Amino acid sequence: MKHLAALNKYFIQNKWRLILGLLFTAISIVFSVFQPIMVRQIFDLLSHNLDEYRLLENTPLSGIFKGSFSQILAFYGVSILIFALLSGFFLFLQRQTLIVMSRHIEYGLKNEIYQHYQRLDLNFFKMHRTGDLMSRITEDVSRVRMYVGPAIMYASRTLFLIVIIIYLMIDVNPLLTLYTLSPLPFLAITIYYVNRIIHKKSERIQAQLSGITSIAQESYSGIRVIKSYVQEEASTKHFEEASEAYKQSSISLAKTDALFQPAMALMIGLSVILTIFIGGLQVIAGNITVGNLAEFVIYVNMLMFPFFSIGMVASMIQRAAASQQRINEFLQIKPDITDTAGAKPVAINGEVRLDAVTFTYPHTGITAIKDFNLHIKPGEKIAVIGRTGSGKSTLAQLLIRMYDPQQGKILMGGADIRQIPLENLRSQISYVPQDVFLFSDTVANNIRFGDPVADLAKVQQAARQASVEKDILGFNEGFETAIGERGVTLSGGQKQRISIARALIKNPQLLIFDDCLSAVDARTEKEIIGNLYAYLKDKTAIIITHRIFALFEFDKIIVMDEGRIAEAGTHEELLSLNGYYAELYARQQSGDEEPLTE
Ligand SMILES: Nc1ncnc2c1ncn2[C@@H]1O[C@H](COP(=O)(O)OP(=O)(O)OP(=O)(O)O)[C@@H](O)[C@H]1O
Repeated sequence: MKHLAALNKYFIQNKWRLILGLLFTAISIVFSVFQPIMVRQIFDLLSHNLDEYRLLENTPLSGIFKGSFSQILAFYGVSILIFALLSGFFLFLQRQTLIVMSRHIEYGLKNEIYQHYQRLDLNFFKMHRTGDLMSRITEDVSRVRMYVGPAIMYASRTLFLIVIIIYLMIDVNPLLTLYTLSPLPFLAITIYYVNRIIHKKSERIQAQLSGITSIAQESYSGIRVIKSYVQEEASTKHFEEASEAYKQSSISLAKTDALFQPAMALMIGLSVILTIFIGGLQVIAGNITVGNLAEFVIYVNMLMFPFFSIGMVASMIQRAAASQQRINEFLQIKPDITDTAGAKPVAINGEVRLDAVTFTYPHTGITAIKDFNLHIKPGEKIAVIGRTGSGKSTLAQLLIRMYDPQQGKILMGGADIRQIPLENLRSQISYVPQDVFLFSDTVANNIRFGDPVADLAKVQQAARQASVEKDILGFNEGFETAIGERGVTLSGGQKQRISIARALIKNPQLLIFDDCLSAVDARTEKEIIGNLYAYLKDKTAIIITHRIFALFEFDKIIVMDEGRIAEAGTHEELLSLNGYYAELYARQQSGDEEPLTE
């Protein structure tokens, strides 16, 4: 329950809805209890006056008696109807306030979680599965909503009804009240347990359903592999097995559901029988009137749903508390990479300095960068090469402060990057990642991601500089072509170049390209580099690559090995060293690039 306290701030934000909702609930209930009271009065009126009526039968007075009786009955009928309408109206207002409040809280909570996800470090995303992140923002929030809306609505209704009705019942006859109410707690407990069973079964069905969906999804995506390996039958069998398990669970849930309603009816029936039996005896004994008995029967029926909802509300709250606990777990994680106190914006001029930087990935303990020193002057073009796993991408990640080094420091424009506000730092660096990601949007908007206010001319220019304009113009709708999820309609090289265009449109002083030309052919590569050369003229560029760009005049080439600089210098200097670089160059010249991807 303590986990749900995190939601109190939302209740405070929505206090007027909550207060009004509770008020409407109370008013609606007050109107609803007039019905049994009036029924009692009708019954008593009839039973008291029926003997007199029989005496007057066949006399001229009988007509007058009948007429006034009918008028009284009509009056009660209309009154009951009016009270029912009033009660219904306030019930409507109750839902309009409490359920609307729950939707506002759901909206607020979803946004809070989403914003928090946005602030968290890469590490967090590496350590948690996407499915888990998704389910906390969707399913868990839905369960929490059941607490802040329906559970509060039912609980308040139940509380008001039980208090008012039990008060009225005790006022008539305490003993009969005790007998009548005795089966109801069992009803509440039964509902609680049955609800839990139903919930567990539904959860299993839900999990099986998502299993079936992913089997189907995977087989559609991998249909070529399935067909070429003639595995259609095995794939169908796999699906059938999952479907069969789902069917069995669904049938089992249907059985429990089917038992639920009759069991409820039985409990209600028992209470009514008990009321009539004990109440009948009380009427004979002269302790209560026939009207009281009729009133009691209605009270018992009115109490059924509240008692039924006690069990329901209890399990709703239990589930919401478990979900909120899961949500709180994430909300309480603090990002490690944040703005430090006193951080001041700095104009990044392209100068980068790494001073004895050592970095170890926290959750794997792999030291990817070791005692690393480097000085890049404004406007320099640096190539970083090295074997897979030598730490090249990690170096790029450190520069944009996705991680902070454990030792040493990184300076830009003379300031330690930990002393620069994150937004200020990242907005002045363009980073093209190794694994391209394009959003499900148009080509133009994907490029515009680097500069949201850029006009079409600017977008076209960036595309031209990234040598992808011709490809884009070849699409049916040009720059307005929609890209599917993860850019499925584009080739790997096209995606890479759109991603480069996105970086260029930002027009920063410092650009980092992380092996982002791997999917283009040699001719396109040549063209891109030619275009980039002009674009990068006064800018600082760090190009991480597997290949040596003979065309590009790098100011410095850094060869990395196990997180350290193994060799550094210009193309000529490195060749004369006759080390790793020279060997790599020789291999590339002969067309054999294998050693690089060992
Ligand atoms: N997110 C991460 N968490 C933990 N360890 C990582 C992570 N990313 C990389 N590593 C490890 O750090 C080391 C350096 O990896 P990095 O990706 O920087 O190499 P790289 O030179 O860029 O390789 P490639 O050329 O294949 O991209 C490797 O041993 C790798 O396993």
